[in-house]
Amino acid sequence: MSVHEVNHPMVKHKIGLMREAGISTKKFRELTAEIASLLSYEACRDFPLEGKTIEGWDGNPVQIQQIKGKKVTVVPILRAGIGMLNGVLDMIPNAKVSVVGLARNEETLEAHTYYEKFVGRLDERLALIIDPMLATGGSLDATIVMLKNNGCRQIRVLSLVAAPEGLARISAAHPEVDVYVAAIDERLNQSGYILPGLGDAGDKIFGTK
Ligand SMILES: O=P(O)(O)OC[C@H]1O[C@H](OP(=O)(O)OP(=O)(O)O)[C@H](O)[C@@H]1O
Ligand SMILES: O=c1cc[nH]c(=O)[nH]1
Ligand SMILES: [Mg+2]
Repeated sequence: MSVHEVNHPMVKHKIGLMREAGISTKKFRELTAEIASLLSYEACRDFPLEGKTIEGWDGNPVQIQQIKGKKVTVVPILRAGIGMLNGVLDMIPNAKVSVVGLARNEETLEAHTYYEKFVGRLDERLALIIDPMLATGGSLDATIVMLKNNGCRQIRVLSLVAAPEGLARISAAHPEVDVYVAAIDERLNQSGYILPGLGDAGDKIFGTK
């Protein structure tokens, strides 16, 4: 696995704003979507281009470049991944969306799957899994396994904040998966929350606390 910590100043600035205690639901949501756009921009950096001739504004032919038939499915992990979805679709408007529902058991920290709906032809698509938080890595591990079991061979992950513990787990289990993050934080606390982290991203995006 390679981990790409995106060190662009805009990403660092925005993730810093998200750490503020008492941030509003509106602001947290906006920043989640904005960073998701910037992470997807990075994650698509190697997409192949092809040349095409079109008619330009003055009636003359002009050579342009366009992305060469890359099929993408974006895979939000419910709930919190939904907060990143519009930001990613702003960058990749033609992407199909597959959805997985997972909830972490607060005591065991194990991920429980309650929903999955994948688009067709996963073997031909690049999957971009989106979830703001990569903590123990249990939710992400389960999602990657589901995608692989459904034929997907190319998987990338976009997360706002990752813990070293979760990155190590994914690296060991899925060495071919690339992870793009806005920040790699220090560690997990005893309850499995990332420090310094963002707190409970799902609750902050949905306003449930
Ligand atoms: O790496 P892990 O230890 O699995 O933890 C990370 C997961 O926990 C959070 O979701 P949560 O289960 O709280 O669900 P929610 O999005 O519905 O709030 C988060 O959005 C990740 O999916
Ligand atoms: O820090 C964490 C860990 C898991 N889920 C969250 O929302 N935040
Ligand atoms: Mg949550």
